[in-house]
Amino acid sequence: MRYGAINPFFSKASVRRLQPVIHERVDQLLSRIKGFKVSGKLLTISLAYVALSSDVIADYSFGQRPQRLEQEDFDPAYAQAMHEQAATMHFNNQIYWPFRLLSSLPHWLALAIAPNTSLYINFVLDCAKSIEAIKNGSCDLSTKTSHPTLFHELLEGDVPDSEKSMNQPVQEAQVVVSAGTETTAWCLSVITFHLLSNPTILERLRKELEEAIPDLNKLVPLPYLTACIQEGLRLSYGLSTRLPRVSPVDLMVFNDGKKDWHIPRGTPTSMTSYLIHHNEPIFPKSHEYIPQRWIDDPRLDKYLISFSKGTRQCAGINLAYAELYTTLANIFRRYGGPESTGPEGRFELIETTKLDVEMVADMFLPFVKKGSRGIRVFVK
Ligand code: HEM
Repeated sequence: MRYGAINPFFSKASVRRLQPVIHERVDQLLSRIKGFKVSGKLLTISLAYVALSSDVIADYSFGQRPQRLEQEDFDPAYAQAMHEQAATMHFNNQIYWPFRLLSSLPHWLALAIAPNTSLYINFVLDCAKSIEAIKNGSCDLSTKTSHPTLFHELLEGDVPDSEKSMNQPVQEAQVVVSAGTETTAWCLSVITFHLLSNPTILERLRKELEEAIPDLNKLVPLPYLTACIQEGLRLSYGLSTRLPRVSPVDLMVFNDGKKDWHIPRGTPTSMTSYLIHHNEPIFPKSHEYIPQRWIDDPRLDKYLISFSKGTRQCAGINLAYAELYTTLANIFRRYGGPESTGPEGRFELIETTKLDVEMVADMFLPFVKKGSRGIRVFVK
């Protein structure tokens, strides 16, 4: 992943410029939620969040409008593809060639060999098509979007020709689109579940939002909204896998409070967010959703590693925060929970329990119990 090339696109200034893309999608989500209220049908809000984040990233990346938010069922196959991809990651991280071979075979043959990865293969092929469309000019961005797109810039912008070869952009598209989808959507789902399960927390947040909105510029410094998001990031982990770092030149010295550990150069070292986020001395009652801890102790910030840290931290962190703030503020400004009704109604969790948000397996992304049907609500 060429961080140098993609970082400017995800800087705070770029994200601010592209904020209308997020607002447009969040408005779409709100209108879908209204539709569920009218129809009285069950809303799997976790799927709606995947549709939201994938529509945002497709627009950012290719200027495309896949409109998953518009689809009646929010395109569950796409969410499934993201899971299939995650489930291959432990293997693919070590040996990638079998998957590359699979995705180069005719679709029917790949399906016959590895039926469990069919949706993932479709996803990779779609990324290749989107890149090809930009390359051969059949994706005329000027008619589709009013803003620059990431892959238009990478392919047509000021990047050396050697960096524009077909394979790299396809892989990058795959990484950016999947990195930008499930992580954000999962964090929104975890926060929604906990807010609807903790009426006192929800009401405090709603009060803060009521006083702040309609001035959306006030969103970012809102302390309780920020605390709710930090606590949601902590319990959704980002990537649950170990993220290795290697110091190529210098010996690393780590002090655990008792002694110095000397880690020779070239040694991969890794840690998972799960272990840090459930370190009880740092986060007491670590399995509970307690936003207040972030207000009581701002030094906790340094232990929040959902986006990882340092020069290789998540490239899309600013976009992720923009989506989290905008979505949660807009939804919970309008809708209440079990003990209150907002101006547009309230959500009621249906057949959804803590087991639907608790990680039971590290499959690169945090996986919950098998058979979970997501976070489901009635809109009343
Ligand atoms: C709550 C939302 C998100 C979380 C928690 C998250 C977390 C992470 C983490 C932990 C990494 C790995 C960093 C490392 O190797 O140390 C990562 C990488 C990355 N993220 Fe995010 N991310 C989120 C949203 C996004 C969004 C919206 C985008 C938008 C495009 C994005 C794009 C990327 C990219 C491009 C990488 C680099 C992948 C690579 O190096 O192969 N992320 N993210």
